[in-house]
Amino acid sequence: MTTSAPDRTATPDVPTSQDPQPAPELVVDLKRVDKTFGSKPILAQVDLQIRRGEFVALLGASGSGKSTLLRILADLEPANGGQIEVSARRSVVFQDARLLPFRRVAANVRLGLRRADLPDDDLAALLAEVGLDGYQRRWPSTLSGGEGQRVALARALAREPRLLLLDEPFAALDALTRIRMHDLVLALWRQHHPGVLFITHDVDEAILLADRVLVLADGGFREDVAITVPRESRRSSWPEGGQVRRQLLAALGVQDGRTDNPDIGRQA
Ligand SMILES: Nc1ncnc2c1ncn2[C@@H]1O[C@H](COP(=O)(O)OP(=O)(O)OP(=O)(O)O)[C@@H](O)[C@H]1O
Repeated sequence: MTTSAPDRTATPDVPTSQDPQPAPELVVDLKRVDKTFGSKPILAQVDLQIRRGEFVALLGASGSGKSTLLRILADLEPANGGQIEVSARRSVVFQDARLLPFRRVAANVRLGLRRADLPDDDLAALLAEVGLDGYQRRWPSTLSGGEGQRVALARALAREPRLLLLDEPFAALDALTRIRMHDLVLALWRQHHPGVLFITHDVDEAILLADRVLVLADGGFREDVAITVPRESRRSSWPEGGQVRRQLLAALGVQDGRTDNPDIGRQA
């Protein structure tokens, strides 16, 4: 008697990797959102959807409203109009780690949580995951800038967010530390799979990290570029890479590497 491999086509109720998967849930759904400060319009009729597991980078000149948009998503700032649906499970990391100086690392990671929500073993595993194995009892004043941002990432992830909001989290770090943090944020994203909105001034950082890059200008998205090239191919030049970069720089108002705005178009 001969045996043969099971014929998958004969069992259509068994899911295969070829079956279409339902789209992941929306963690951000903005429709026609307006924001003004006094009489100054910042956001005008903004629509934005982010799905769980999607990594979206947001570029824009200084003052274009990136942080304002993030603060609306974080419920730190009210909008003036429009429809806002955002996952309640969300965390924010800012440019500075914003750690409480009189609390040790463990307490900073647990901030706002009960101890039972993050038992000691899970806390230790999370710190190891961000590269801070054994840092539980360290004081914030003894941490380097990069270590402080690692604690901030651990604190954000301790809430098991479906949406992770990152407001220029690496802007204050030196170039080498930033490269390490890029690898870390991608590893954490792959492991925990939240939707991410990552604000940066740096076109190359956006291209390196994101599935989609948005450019905010004049109150709306001037560009929305999907980047489908695998991330491991993006560090060196790839066929359409130069074109994507030029397209984003043009949307930022930079032509031929020249700009009036010193904050944009920096190399990673
Ligand atoms: N609370 C506030 N009251 C008045 N104006 C504000 C307030 N917050 C922000 N603004 C203004 O809104 C505009 C957008 O600010 P926002 O911080 O969102 O810009 P940004 O794109 O994040 O800039 P940057 O890249 O420099 O951080 C700026 O002109 C800023 O001065």
